[in-house]
This record gives sequence, C-alpha cells and structure tokens, in this order.
Amino acid sequence: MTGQTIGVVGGAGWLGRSIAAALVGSGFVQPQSMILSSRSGKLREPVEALGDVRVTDDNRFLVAHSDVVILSVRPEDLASVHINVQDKLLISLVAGVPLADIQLFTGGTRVVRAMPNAALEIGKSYTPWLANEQVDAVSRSFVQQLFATCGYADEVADEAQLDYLTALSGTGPAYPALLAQTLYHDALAHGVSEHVARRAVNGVVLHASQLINQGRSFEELLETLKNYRGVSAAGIEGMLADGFERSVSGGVNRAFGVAQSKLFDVHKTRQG
Ligand SMILES: NC(=O)C1=CN([C@@H]2O[C@H](COP(=O)(O)OP(=O)(O)OC[C@H]3O[C@@H](n4cnc5c(N)ncnc54)[C@H](O)[C@@H]3O)[C@@H](O)[C@H]2O)C=CC1
Ligand SMILES: O=C(O)[C@@H]1CCC=N1
Repeated sequence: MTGQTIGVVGGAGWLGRSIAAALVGSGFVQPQSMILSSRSGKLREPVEALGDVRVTDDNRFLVAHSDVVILSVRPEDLASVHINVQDKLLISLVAGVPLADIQLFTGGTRVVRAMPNAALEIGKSYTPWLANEQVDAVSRSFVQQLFATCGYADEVADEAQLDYLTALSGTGPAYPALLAQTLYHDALAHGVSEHVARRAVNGVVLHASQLINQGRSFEELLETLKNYRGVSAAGIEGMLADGFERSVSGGVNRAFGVAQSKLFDVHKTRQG
C-alpha cells in the first residue's frame, strides 16, 4: 500500500472512476487517501468500491491535497482544468497530448504519460507509460506498481511508441467489438436468428479467444487450426487473401495518426 494521497482530475469519468476503484479496491491506496474531482463535485452514480471517497468540484483543492495527480479528462476539456501541480508527480491519461505540452499546461516538472484502456473497468488494463527525465527511479517504480494494480503495465522507450500503442491497445475493446459486429452481421446475412448469432459471436470473441495464452500463443493456435486443412484454414486464408492484414494495419495507422496529431493545442490555451 502506498502512503501517498492520489487525486484524480476527471474522477467521475470512465477511466477516472475505474482507476480509483481499482486502486482503492485492491488496497493500493486507502479511501481516505484518494480524492476525485468532477464538474459537479459528485459522482454521477455511486461506485461501490469507492465507498465515501472525497469528491470535489475544485481542481486546485484536489492538487493541494494530493501527492500524486492523475489527469483524466478528454483533450477538449483540458482548458477547463486550471491546475498548477509544480513538483507533484503528474500522470496524464489524456490521449494525443505530448509530455512537453502536459508539462507546460499543468505547470508540472515530474510528468508521466500513461495509456490504459477501458479494461481498467475490470482491473485488466494493459498500460504502457512514459516518464520525463525529472521522474526518478523511485517514482517510476511507483507508477509501474500503480498500473500493475490495474492490470499490467510496461514503461516504453519514447513518445512515438506511446502514441502508436494509444492506437493499438489504448483503444481497448474497439477492435474486438468491430470483429464481433462484423461476424454478427455475417451471421444475420446467413439467416441465423439475432439471439443465436449474438451467442455464437460472443462464444468466439469472448470465450474461445481465452485459449490464447492458456499455454498456447496466438501463433500456435493459428498453426494448429490451419493444420486441420479444413474449415478454419479456409476461413483464415480467405480473410488474409481478402486484405485482412492491410485493413487492420490501415485502421491502426489511421488511429496512430490521430494519436500523434496533438488533440489539444496548449499554445492556444495557457493557464496558471
Ligand atoms: N476511455 C478510454 O478507453 C481511454 C481514454 N483515454 C483518455 O483518458 C481520458 C479520459 O477518458 P474517459 O474517462 O473515457 O472520458 P470521460 O468523458 O468518461 O471522463 C472524463 C471526465 O472528466 C470530467 N471533466 C471534464 N472537465 C473537467 C474539469 N475541468 N474538472 C474535473 N472533471 C472534468 C467529465 O465531466 C468526465 O466525467 C481522455 O483524455 C482519453 O483520451 C485513454 C485511453 C483509453
Ligand atoms: O478514442 C480515444 O480517443 C480514446 C483514447 C484511446 C481510447 N479512447
């Protein structure tokens, strides 16, 4: 358990409340050492794991009472945040806003960018992260432990990798949900009822996919299934021949482009 007080700006949002629930629920931080901010000063709905954790509408109050500040608002809402964290550890979850801009915008010197995904809600986020030079080894270890508590995490080499991973893993359920929807539409087009189609798709995307890494990697599973030289092989080879890899890579690269495009212009909105 950490002795630090952790504040989450945007703590009523999807990631904000999820990270708070994971940290309090796991015992990483005591409820009395967690403080959240939201525009209304309340959570929209109670989160059981959070108990009666403090919620404020005053981001400056949050900063004053926190050792570590997690910034979890959408890029377009950064201009409304108005904080100056100085030398407190600042962890930004905001997609598409580089370390230097976060540093400038929050007045922070010790700044981390982390890119969890929505699986934080179930404590299973993969979270790559990156710190600026002012963040020492003790704080880096703290950041790694914090995100390991919410799933699993890796420090990455540079900002380009973090932006790329924003597109690849920050998107969380987006691509599996797209695969599920595509299979579902195909099943409906073949006359399968909605009920059966949904259960069949969930059986594949939610359940059969769990075999990946239960002793066999995805490469091994693909090889095993292709070796039947039957139905699975035809499906896999047909998808690849129809441009599956090009389509996936094209989509991820388009997302990467957006993640690199600076979703918030710090120079238009300076604050103190
Ligand atoms: N949802 C996701 O899967 C991921 C989101 N992110 C990033 O995390 C950040 C948060 O995303 P979500 O939680 O999904 O968004 P969200 O919209 O669910 O939560 C943001 C919260 O911030 C609040 N807020 C806005 N301005 C505020 C202010 N001035 N003071 C206090 N609270 C304020 C909003 O009312 C909202 O409750 C975004 O920057 C997003 O790019 C990163 C990776 C994955
Ligand atoms: O789509 C977005 O912009 C955010 C960042 C990554 C996941 N959700």
